Amino acid sequence: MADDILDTLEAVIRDRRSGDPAASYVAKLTAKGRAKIAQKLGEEAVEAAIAAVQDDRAGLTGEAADLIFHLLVLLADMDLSLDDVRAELARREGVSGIDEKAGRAD
Ligand SMILES: N=c1c2ncn([C@@H]3O[C@H](COP(=O)(O)OP(=O)(O)OP(=O)(O)O)[C@@H](O)[C@H]3O)c2ncn1[C@@H]1O[C@H](COP(=O)(O)O)[C@@H](O)[C@H]1O
Repeated sequence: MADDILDTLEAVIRDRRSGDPAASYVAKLTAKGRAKIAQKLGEEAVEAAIAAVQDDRAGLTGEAADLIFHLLVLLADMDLSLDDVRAELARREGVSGIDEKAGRAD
């Protein structure tokens, strides 16, 4: 879906990974290595959690954007995509549906 912002951002991130670190944050972060990308993801997750606990809706919106952005950078570094995540979520939905039909609670 070309007009989905997440798909657009994912494509831009993949394009920038091998770019000039002086001109691109994605290229700069990627050059620092996977551990640094993962560290940034963890930091953004903590900041999002803090915003939520503080009932800061605007803050959480911004931190959620940072979190999703850094998750996309990490997924790209692992050669994974949003479609891989979508497939996993769809698989779980299917599994959940089977459980519901069997009368089991999640
Ligand atoms: N969506 C984002 C985005 N969200 C957050 N960030 C950056 O993430 C960083 C997080 O802030 P921090 O203060 O925690 O980190 P920092 O101090 O800059 O970096 P460190 O020294 O801590 O590693 C900031 O530099 C933000 O600019 C983003 N940087 C880029 N994008 C998009 O990614 C695409 C490619 O960007 P470039 O790679 O810069 O061309 C473009 O579409 C951009 O809009």
